[in-house]
Amino acid sequence: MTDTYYLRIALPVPLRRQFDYLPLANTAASHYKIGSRVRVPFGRQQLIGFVLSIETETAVPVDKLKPITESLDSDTLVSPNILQLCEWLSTYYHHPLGEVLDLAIPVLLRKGGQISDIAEPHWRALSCKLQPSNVANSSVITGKKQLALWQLFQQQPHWRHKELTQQGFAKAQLDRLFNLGFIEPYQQLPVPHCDAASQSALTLNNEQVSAVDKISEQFGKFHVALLDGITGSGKTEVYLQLIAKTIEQGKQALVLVPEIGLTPQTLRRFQARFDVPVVMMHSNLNDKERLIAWHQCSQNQAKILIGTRSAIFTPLPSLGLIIIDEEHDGSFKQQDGLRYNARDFAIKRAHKESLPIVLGSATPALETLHNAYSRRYSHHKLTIRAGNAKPPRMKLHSILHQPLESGLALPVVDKIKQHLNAGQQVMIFINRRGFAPTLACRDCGWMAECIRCDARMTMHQYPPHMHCHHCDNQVGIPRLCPNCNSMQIEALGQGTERIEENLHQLFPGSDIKRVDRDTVRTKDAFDNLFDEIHKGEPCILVGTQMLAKGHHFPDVTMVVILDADSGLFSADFRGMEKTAQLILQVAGRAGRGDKPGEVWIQTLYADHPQLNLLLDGGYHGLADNLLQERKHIQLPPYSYMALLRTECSDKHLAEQVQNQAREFVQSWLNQYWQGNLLSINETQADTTPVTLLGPFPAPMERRNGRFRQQMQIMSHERNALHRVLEPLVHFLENLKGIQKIRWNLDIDPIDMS
Ligand SMILES: Nc1ncnc2c1ncn2[C@@H]1O[C@H](COP(=O)(O)OP(=O)(O)OP(=O)(O)O)[C@@H](O)[C@H]1O
Ligand SMILES: [Zn+2]
Repeated sequence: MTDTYYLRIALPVPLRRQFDYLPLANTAASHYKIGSRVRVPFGRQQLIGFVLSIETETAVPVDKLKPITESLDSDTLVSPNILQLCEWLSTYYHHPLGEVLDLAIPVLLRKGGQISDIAEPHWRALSCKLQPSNVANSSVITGKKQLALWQLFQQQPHWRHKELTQQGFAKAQLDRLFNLGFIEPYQQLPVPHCDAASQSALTLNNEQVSAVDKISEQFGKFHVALLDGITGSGKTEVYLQLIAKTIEQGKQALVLVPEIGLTPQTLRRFQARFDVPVVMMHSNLNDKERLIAWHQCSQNQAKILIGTRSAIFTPLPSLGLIIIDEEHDGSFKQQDGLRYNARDFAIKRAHKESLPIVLGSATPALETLHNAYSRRYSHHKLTIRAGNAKPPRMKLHSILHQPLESGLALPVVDKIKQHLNAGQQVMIFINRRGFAPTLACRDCGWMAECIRCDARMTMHQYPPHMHCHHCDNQVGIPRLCPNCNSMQIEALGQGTERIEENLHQLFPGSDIKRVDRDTVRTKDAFDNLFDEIHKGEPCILVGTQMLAKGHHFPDVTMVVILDADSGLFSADFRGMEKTAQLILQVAGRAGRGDKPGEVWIQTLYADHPQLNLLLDGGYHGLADNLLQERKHIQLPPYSYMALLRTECSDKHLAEQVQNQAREFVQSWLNQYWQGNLLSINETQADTTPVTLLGPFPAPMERRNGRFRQQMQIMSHERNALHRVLEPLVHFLENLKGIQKIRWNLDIDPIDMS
């Protein structure tokens, strides 16, 4: 084709539009594949973008068009499938497509790297030299080491360079065999590692059988299944057996887990079960490892991918099943940039690729339960614990007017002693790291506050410093009150460090392990600690939610929850839902082995109706109550919400932009809604389709030196909401002076702070 054509390109810039470029001189249009990368001049920079289409017309005056600088891929990099899903994300989250596509590929490719960059040096024996007659010729090889090396090649003609050096062979020895013409070097992309399966499937109980059977009937078509199983009910075993069926059909499976749910134990459990390559993708991988995993999935070499949030973008050409473990977990929602929810996106992907998706949880999100109740999702319940384990006994323990010893009620201390004496493990949960959440002056009432946030500084002792957990600001611990020079300054309240210190005094000689972000900084530290706990020696574990999620510690028989109250009166409408989920997840760590477990929840509000409902009626009892409440006040899942956030060091500006946004939405609604253009349902034509709440200061108004404002935009019709948001985003993007502030639009927000 010699006719003029243009390349329409998505660029990773915060502008919600595409850009037209000229191709390189003398290249045919067929040279450019949709979804391939090109490097282009953009202002004074060079950016990498994605070819979206080849156009014969452009709205840009031709003399203004620039040619691309280079074409980076000779073939499609982002498959049509993933490209369309990214387009959906871009529309649904009102986020620039170029930035979405950028997220969809590994960092190294984003920076312009090539798959071939991950090729590794290998050596192979030349076949003529392997002929039996020539093997005898190996007398030209001198030296023991040299001979040993050649013998390796006789056993197996291909070797990774790294494997050979790990076995103690030097580059010089390889070079010598090369010079003799026995071997030659070559580059090859790494193939995934795979051992033979060492564990067989467990015999399922009736509930598990029913879930596996019913869900596998849905293979090959779009279907959402909620696997609603209490903690320790064997949800993972159900996943494993569904995956086994998927693999039998020659398909791939994708398992998404929460940020801290991907432990080596999980990986080992999967690897031990299957004969096929299992790869992992999580934030601890370096860029190269990520690209390797991505490549192996895209080539259908890896059959099972276990990953955190962003693994949902991975190309899997024969994907047959998606599993979202702990689907209620907040870490599936990205909290900056493209604020997508990987669970919701996964459902979209399953729909597009016509395959079943399983959402598993002991405490499903209210949105998910609502969808199951209204039969959009199938609902599979596991109501008993697998194996011999029984659900733990749970008890609310009032600490109102009760003496506490180092933050623990006296009967709790006695109970802990009993469990330790019986050789068992005890877990104490407090969702606050550091020594104490407040440092205060007894004489004048001064409290240590962050200079950049509306928040108190947390006191830490290891090492000693004051730390703002919101902006990371750190300062020394004052010796005197900065306000009145009094020496009577005191740490108030408890964090994990202080509890740990107190426990040493209360239980001298006991093994006490603290588990929080300060003690477990590296993945290795985490792994070592888990191996320690799994030895089963009696100990007390004190920790934050790092301890809570999904772990299987069979020797923990008692769990104590210290600060359940902090979530009871949250300003966030999801506060109670999140509190209940956390309590049950933590409680679920007790009694998972053969010995029964008990859970003590210390509270000042032992007659709090919803806490009691949770204990008496279980998660579903409470969830039904919360759903009724949400229905009554028309909050999600009974309405759809977007949150417009603005922040600026100038308080007035953050507020002003919100007011302009509000005015814009109102006048837009007046103009279009009353003209009935938005009407989805005639009978609703005179009710406002979209309501605005705010702008208000955010619950923490000042954070990291910026004032924060927010406005809730809600509707009963998802479409109506999005039809308003689209012009709103356009309006904001073009608003004069908008560069002076930061703003974002959060669709289906889950963090309202
Ligand atoms: N059918 C079964 N028979 C015997 N043991 C089983 C069976 N299913 C699962 N188990 C065992 O029960 C324990 C708990 O199972 P699993 O970890 O799968 O539970 P879970 O529902 O995923 O728990 P959680 O939500 O608390 O993480 C594991 O040790 C597992 O091997
Ligand atoms: Zn701060």
